[in-house]
Amino acid sequence: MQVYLDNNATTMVDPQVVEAMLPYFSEQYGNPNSLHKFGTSTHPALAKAMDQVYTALNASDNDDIVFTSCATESNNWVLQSVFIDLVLNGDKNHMVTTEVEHPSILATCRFLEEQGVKVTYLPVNDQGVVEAHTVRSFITDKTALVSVMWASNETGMIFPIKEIGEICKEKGVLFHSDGVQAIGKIPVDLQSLHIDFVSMSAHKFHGPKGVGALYIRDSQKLTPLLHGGEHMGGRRSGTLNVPYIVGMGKAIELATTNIEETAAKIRKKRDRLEDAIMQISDTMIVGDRENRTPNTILVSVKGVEGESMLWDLNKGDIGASTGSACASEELEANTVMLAIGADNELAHTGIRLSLSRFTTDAEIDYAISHFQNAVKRLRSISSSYAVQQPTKGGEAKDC
Ligand SMILES: Cc1ncc(COP(=O)(O)O)c(CN[C@@H](CS)C(=O)O)c1O
Repeated sequence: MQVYLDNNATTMVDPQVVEAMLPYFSEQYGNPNSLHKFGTSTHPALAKAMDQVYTALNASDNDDIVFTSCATESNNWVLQSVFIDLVLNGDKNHMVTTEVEHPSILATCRFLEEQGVKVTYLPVNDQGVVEAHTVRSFITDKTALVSVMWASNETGMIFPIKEIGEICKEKGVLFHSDGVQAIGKIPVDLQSLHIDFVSMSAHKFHGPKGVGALYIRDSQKLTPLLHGGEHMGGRRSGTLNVPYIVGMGKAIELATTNIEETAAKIRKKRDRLEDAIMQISDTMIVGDRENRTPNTILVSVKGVEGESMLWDLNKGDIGASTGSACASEELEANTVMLAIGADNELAHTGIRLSLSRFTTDAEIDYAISHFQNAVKRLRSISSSYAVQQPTKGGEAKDC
């Protein structure tokens, strides 16, 4: 049995999404900017995809949705262009973000610091989330942007976006959220809160890799990151990737239709896996379930290196990760676990398990059994985990 539990890294493209995309590879393959029928015949599909994204996010007609190549591009666009608009060509010089953002935010912030921007990296609490009052205390009259992720890719923990939006509105500061791990997993209603920019990525909700979008409230000014061609109303140049945009529209429609019902089904499977893991001694789950995306578990297994566990799971045809895939090559400690105060040893034991709507009960049963046995195997050879001494009854406790 093969069990894929790394859906926060990327998801399988829903077969219905593949079916929707196919005609735009070799039948209706024209360039949408071409004036002939080969090009204009793609327009209805593009309009439908745009409508599907607006509807899924409850965006207003006054807002803009701009398709990009991925969320990394969307994140770079917001941070670099706010720098151009409000720092280089304005009187601001400060940005606020958190210590646990995705590398596409953190690396861009470090780039902007090299250009002279002051960046505040807010700490997170023991649940791995930043508290809204902390954001308030670091905003000054020089703050150009607040950027806080909607949900953590590592823990699934959901950040107080509504409260932070109200603070940014009160302070007159632009607010961006990296919505990648929220959109398609939990309800997102953009008209119910104050937020200026939201990044998203199709391959997190069963769409294709290589297409994302940026939501821009009230057509807010934002200097383009990519120039030349005036596509997307001059917001982002580059020939539109018609099949992928069609795929993103279909994927977000599928992911957000009856989202509460879907989330409840995923959560039930996730909680069953999590309950079984918590029966194992010396395990720790990061973040309370009630404020977490329904599909994610970040678990620390004392005495078991994360990479060793991944290797053992992989031998059993189970795909998981120690944290974000983009950091998977490094044998670094899990940054979020370090941020919540775990010591370095514990932070090397993190395992991220992330389910999807395609995860079955049989797969969860298999994963539970393999995970329990893997811990026994790995702890028995662990130099840092003393073998449990036999209890009075003579039987060693389950590890
Ligand atoms: C919160 C967040 N923000 C941005 C990205 C990047 O999305 P792209 O469309 O691939 O550029 C990701 C992708 N996180 C994957 C790969 S690093 C993970 O394993 O956690 C993300 O989780």
